[in-house]
Amino acid sequence: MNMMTEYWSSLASLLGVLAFCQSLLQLVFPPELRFLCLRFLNRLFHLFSSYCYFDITEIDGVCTNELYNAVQLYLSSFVSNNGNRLSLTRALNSTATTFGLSNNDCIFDTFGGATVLWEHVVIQRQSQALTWRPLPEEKRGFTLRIKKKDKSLILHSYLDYIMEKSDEIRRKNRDRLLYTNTRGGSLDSRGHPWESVLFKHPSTFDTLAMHPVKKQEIMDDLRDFADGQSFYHKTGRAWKRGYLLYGPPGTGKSSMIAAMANYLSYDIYDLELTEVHNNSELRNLLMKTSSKSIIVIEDIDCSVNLTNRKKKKKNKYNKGDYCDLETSRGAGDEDGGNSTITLSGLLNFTDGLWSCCGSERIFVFTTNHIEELDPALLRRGRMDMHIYMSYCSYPALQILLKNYLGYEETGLDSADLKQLAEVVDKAEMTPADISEILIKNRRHKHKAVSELLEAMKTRVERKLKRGSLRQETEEEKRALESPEGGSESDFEQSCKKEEEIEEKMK
Ligand SMILES: Nc1ncnc2c1ncn2[C@@H]1O[C@H](COP(=O)(O)OP(=O)(O)OP(=O)(O)O)[C@@H](O)[C@H]1O
Ligand SMILES: [Mg+2]
Repeated sequence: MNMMTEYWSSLASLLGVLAFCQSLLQLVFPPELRFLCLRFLNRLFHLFSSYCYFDITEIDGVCTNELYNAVQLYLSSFVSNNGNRLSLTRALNSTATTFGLSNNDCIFDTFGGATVLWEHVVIQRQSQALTWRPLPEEKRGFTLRIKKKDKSLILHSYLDYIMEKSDEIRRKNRDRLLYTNTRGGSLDSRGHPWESVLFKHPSTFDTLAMHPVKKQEIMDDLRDFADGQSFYHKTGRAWKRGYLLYGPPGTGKSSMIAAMANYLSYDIYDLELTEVHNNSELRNLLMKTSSKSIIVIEDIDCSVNLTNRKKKKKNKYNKGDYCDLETSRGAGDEDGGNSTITLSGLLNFTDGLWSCCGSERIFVFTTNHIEELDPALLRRGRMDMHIYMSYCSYPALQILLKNYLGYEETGLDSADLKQLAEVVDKAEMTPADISEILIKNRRHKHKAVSELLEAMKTRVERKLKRGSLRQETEEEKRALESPEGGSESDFEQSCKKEEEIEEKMK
């Protein structure tokens, strides 16, 4: 029932009893006195009513009322299922449509066991006097009706809950942002050290090929983290979590980060360590990240010398020149000083006192070589979850076949399936390798599967050959080491042979 109608009809019935008196009042008393009488009757009505009412107007004086916007968004989350007549809106840069309660419509909600009623009240504004800020023609607001007995129990927590929920909806409706630290640590026109672009990565946990059990475990962990404010508070822990993604190139580490961001509706801060000059700059960058975000350092083993803090390190995946930078800036200053970035600076970044400023942040480091990382960086509490992104397994392959070719398990030839299941683990192909074959042949499903099988079998054969060759070499080596061993030149030859094959494999 319309709440305002209910309210006014009750008032009218009360007034009906006094109608005669009122007409007498009109005749006898001046308008001011009549107004006072009406106010008195209104108070009388509220005194005997079992409800209390709260008005949340769109504009509070001259300022926009944040609570009004929050209620509007909050109601939009469930109004689409219940309402018959709804208002629809879509914000700038948004890809989602928002449902809203139509003018003068009502909806019930429950919170903490209490039922409340919301009414969207829209009335025409009377002609405005000249103001410096013209107001909208319509006066909008929400009226919240709560039972008097529930008021003290739920009102504050309910409004806090609405603010929280609306923030979440706003973030979901808005497109994600991908931030990166500006080149050479310079600040942008607003003094920010981060530059941002719209983040529209299509990777989700549905498209990610990995074992479903492992995937579910990660999703649950992320959800627990996002919903864990009170838990972290209760246990005295900073509300942050670290994930280390490691594995060969092309196994989906970057895709996983995008899926995490899309799953939680978090922004991403992609930290390029080679552009950070010293520990205090690193700390400053951290301070300028917002909560509900994922801070990513990709290829952590290549970005900065973390295993041996004094020696310059080189490895075959080295993608940055940080070590040179560090040397030229006076490496060896283990404590960080002012002129370089160190492991302890990075540890403080993820785990020190400063890391708790701002909350609900996830740190993700990726590496191809976990064995090259300093154990201090890997310890639990810093990197809480170590996730191995493996070569494609059979359950992961099924996901790729479904996503790329539209194959459900039943749609594939059972003989092909059996063969795929047999060779997929031995082939050690990355999801990136497999998806390339599937994309290339996506119009010809059978060809895609047969080509994939062929590629896998070839890899297995090569691996077997390589394995047996290695075994031969080792045998020869052993023979060499034994007193009656073979000649040195034979051993050298087999080494060369092995190197040649490895070269071809690359
Ligand atoms: N597990 C996966 N599920 C779905 N697609 C994947 C997966 N792994 C890789 N891919 C595909 O391969 C491409 C490369 O993957 P991605 O960049 O995530 O790999 P990576 O592990 O980050 O590699 P690198 O170590 O070289 O950074 C992606 O575009 C994605 O389409
Ligand atoms: Mg990557």
